Amino acid sequence: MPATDITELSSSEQTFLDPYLPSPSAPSASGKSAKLPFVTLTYACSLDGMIALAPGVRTALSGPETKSMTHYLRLKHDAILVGAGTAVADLPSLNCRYPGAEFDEQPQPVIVDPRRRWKVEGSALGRLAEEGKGRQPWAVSLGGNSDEACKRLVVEESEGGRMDWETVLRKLKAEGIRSVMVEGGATVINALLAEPGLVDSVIVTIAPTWLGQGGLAACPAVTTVDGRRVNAARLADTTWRQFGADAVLCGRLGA
Ligand SMILES: NC(=O)C1=CN([C@@H]2O[C@H](COP(=O)(O)OP(=O)(O)OC[C@H]3O[C@@H](n4cnc5c(N)ncnc54)[C@H](O)[C@@H]3O)[C@@H](O)[C@H]2O)C=CC1
Ligand SMILES: Nc1nc(O)c(N)c(N[C@@H]2O[C@H](COP(=O)(O)O)[C@@H](O)[C@H]2O)n1
Repeated sequence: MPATDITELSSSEQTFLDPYLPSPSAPSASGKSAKLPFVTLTYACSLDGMIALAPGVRTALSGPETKSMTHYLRLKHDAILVGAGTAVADLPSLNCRYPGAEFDEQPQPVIVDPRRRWKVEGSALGRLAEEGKGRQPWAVSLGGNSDEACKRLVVEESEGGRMDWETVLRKLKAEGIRSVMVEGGATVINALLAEPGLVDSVIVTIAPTWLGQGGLAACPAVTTVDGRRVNAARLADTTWRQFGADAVLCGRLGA
């Protein structure tokens, strides 16, 4: 891989992150089936909880140190998953540019794209795969199309025309994916924050900036118990560390 602005993490930064990453010693979400991959939910947000200036606007929040952290995380997972909204808006690379990363260590890019909104043709993902700098992407869709230059994992439609997250993750595990780094966007993050049984770790970069009103928030849906509103999600087993100007919060979804 060519040189990039991504630098190696220090050993103490790695030690900080490693308990939240897939490994034989890292526990899975309690009661999780062996048919599911280890799932790390990770994203960058502002002090007002926004992940983008507006829907569909690619917004740099991570500083150089947390960007390097993202590539360390990519190195540690079998797959990176984003929603079609992110794939269309951000034109992402979704490869691992960590120093020394070999092709064999590249994560499998996965786009959750029920209605085939995103096209591999003309995408950065497709180009990088052709150049040997990343793997050929997969899409998870409600219907297949064998003519495309993109492998499609087909899942059944569930209520409201959506795909059930457990089904999507089981499908990936059946394809040999043992760990998935979920990077976004808002729709995907907000859905998975409400699925503590599926998510093993959460790693959030908090940038010292406010994006302002009209931004796109990482904010799960309202949750009620017995008709009364309760917190939508909470992290347990938390730990914090500064990476450059940003704070990084690691935890596990739970009580
Ligand atoms: N700051 C950060 O760390 C990140 C920011 N972003 C930002 O997020 C924004 C994109 O967010 P969104 O528009 O919410 O798009 P998204 O990336 O969450 O994708 C939403 C789309 O994915 C599909 N999808 C997701 N879950 C589904 C399900 N359960 N069943 C069926 N289809 C499903 C649907 O097509 C849906 O329209 C962009 O502005 C991007 O820049 C994206 C990733 C990380
Ligand atoms: N960690 C993080 N910090 C930010 O500030 C971001 N905007 C994102 N976005 C995610 O990273 C993807 C871009 O990846 P490439 O550099 O193109 O490989 C983007 O699509 C979001 O998933 N992440």
